[in-house]
Amino acid sequence: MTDLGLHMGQAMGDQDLPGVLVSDLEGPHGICEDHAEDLKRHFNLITMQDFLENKAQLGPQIQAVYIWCGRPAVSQELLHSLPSLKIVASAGAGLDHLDLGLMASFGVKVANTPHAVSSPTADLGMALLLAAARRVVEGHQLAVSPHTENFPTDYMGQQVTGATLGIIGMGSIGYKIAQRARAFEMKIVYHNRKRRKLEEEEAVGAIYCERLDDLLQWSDFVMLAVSLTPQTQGLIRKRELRLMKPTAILVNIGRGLLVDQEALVEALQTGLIKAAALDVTYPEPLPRDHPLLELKNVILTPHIGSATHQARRQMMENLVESILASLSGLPIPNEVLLK
Ligand SMILES: O=CC(=O)O
Repeated sequence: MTDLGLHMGQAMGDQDLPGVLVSDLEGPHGICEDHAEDLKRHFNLITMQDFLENKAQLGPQIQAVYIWCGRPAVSQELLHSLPSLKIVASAGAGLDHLDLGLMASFGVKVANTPHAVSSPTADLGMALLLAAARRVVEGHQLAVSPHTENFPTDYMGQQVTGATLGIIGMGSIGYKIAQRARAFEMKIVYHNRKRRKLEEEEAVGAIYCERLDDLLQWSDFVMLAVSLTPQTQGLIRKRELRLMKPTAILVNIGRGLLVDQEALVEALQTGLIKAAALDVTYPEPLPRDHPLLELKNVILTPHIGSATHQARRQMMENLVESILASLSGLPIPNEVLLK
């Protein structure tokens, strides 16, 4: 935590601390419970429920919104009730839950925590890739089942070593995936809006694919690590799935809406592609009767890319630093530049 942060938190009484709106202090939609004490050293935390019960008094006290796991939502109506708001500080890398144009129109700054999430999310991407390739979940289910025949030959998987990995989205998460994949001796191709510097490509042995179609045709594994924007929504549809190899595995650690889920279900059911491993879907969680839940060639995790104790703590600390800097008129770490 910054010196600035410690100074402000220690020097003021609770009631004088800047008001920060959070969704809740506990429960599934709250902030991490063990972060509340740290946050309270710096801020007067106001929950959404308290705010809604007493908007007139609490609204003007709120100088920052602290978004954790996408909550609270920041609507135009909310912005109108927060006349002193300076910053919306959002945990995570993705910004698809925020209307950045709206924030800009209210003169509100935005910050996120891209650095804290990149390594754990890349780790999870590799975990999903390996698990799907080697059918780890099916293997676990077999190993704990009542069957005594434990070494069936029909649990063969895809070899990772030497296979071609296509990374879509070569930001900090995509690049960290490439670094990890290199240790598995994978051939790496990538597609990105902007080509990376030559030395960065060489450091991980990645080859730039200007055409997404080429990447899809060449890859044994396709990893989606791209942000969700109007341009990337539905990036993988029936046509793109058709271009993939029948042995290919799709891993999505970006956002569910990058993929046309109906087309994916059909591709998995008909053997157009081999398997999928998804940390993200739409909606989240999926309805309990969703066909993705029935398929053996699918591994699902509940959007846990950044869910390590270390990353979550770093995210919280980064948000505190950004909020304190904005309230002091200092340059804001991890500020998202609004157009
Ligand atoms: O989903 C997680 C993130 O946006 O970092």
